[in-house]
Amino acid sequence: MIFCLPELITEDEHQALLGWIRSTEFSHGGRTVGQALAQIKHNDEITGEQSINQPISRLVMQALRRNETFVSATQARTMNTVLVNRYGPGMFYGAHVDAPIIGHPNPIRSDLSFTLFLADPESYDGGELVFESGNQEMAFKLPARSVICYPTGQLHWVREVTRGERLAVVGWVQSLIRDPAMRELQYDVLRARNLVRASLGQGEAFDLLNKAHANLMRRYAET
Ligand SMILES: O=C(O)CCC(=O)C(=O)O
Ligand SMILES: [Fe+2]
Repeated sequence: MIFCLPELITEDEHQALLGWIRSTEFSHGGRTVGQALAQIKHNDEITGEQSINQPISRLVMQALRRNETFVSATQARTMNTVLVNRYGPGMFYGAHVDAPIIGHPNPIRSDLSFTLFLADPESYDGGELVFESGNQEMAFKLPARSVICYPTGQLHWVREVTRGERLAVVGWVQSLIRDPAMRELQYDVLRARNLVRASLGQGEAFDLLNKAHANLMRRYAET
């Protein structure tokens, strides 16, 4: 399941991120991946080695944690690393899947990946984040301040930027529920439970769905 979080961060938070990012040197993105991916990864990054990464990570993770859709759809257990990335004209990131284990000294299993778009989509051409879906491609270019979140095992790429500059924060989530299908099932049950509560109140139907959700979590969550 791929889902979007419109306007995840506020205007003020957006400005704070841009301020920190503008004051920081980027390095070549090929440094943070193995040799094979370095061949197809053409971007610039601010990585966890840089001290400014800490307030950036904190702001983004707090914003994700306060978003109800993110919390229920991901069942996030741990987040550890974010990267800021920048693609100018001629830059792109070819088709790949992200590493299964990410971050040190405290590695996590990457169950979900996210991109927080920071640049106005009108200000650059290209730069869509694209997914393979059956024999189709699904391309996303979200407004600034919005997030797309997707299962990390999904093949994806960033199309070449041909004008302007694409700026984003990317990161990874370890979920309490490893299996994407089970994660989606619990999210559906949780949404059904909440819809029932909104329309019928906390009666018998709510109690049953609440019990089903709790027992799905008990069965499938790994803490
Ligand atoms: O910038 C993006 O939207 C995704 C970048 C990416 O795929 C990665 O850093 O692994
Ligand atoms: Fe990626």
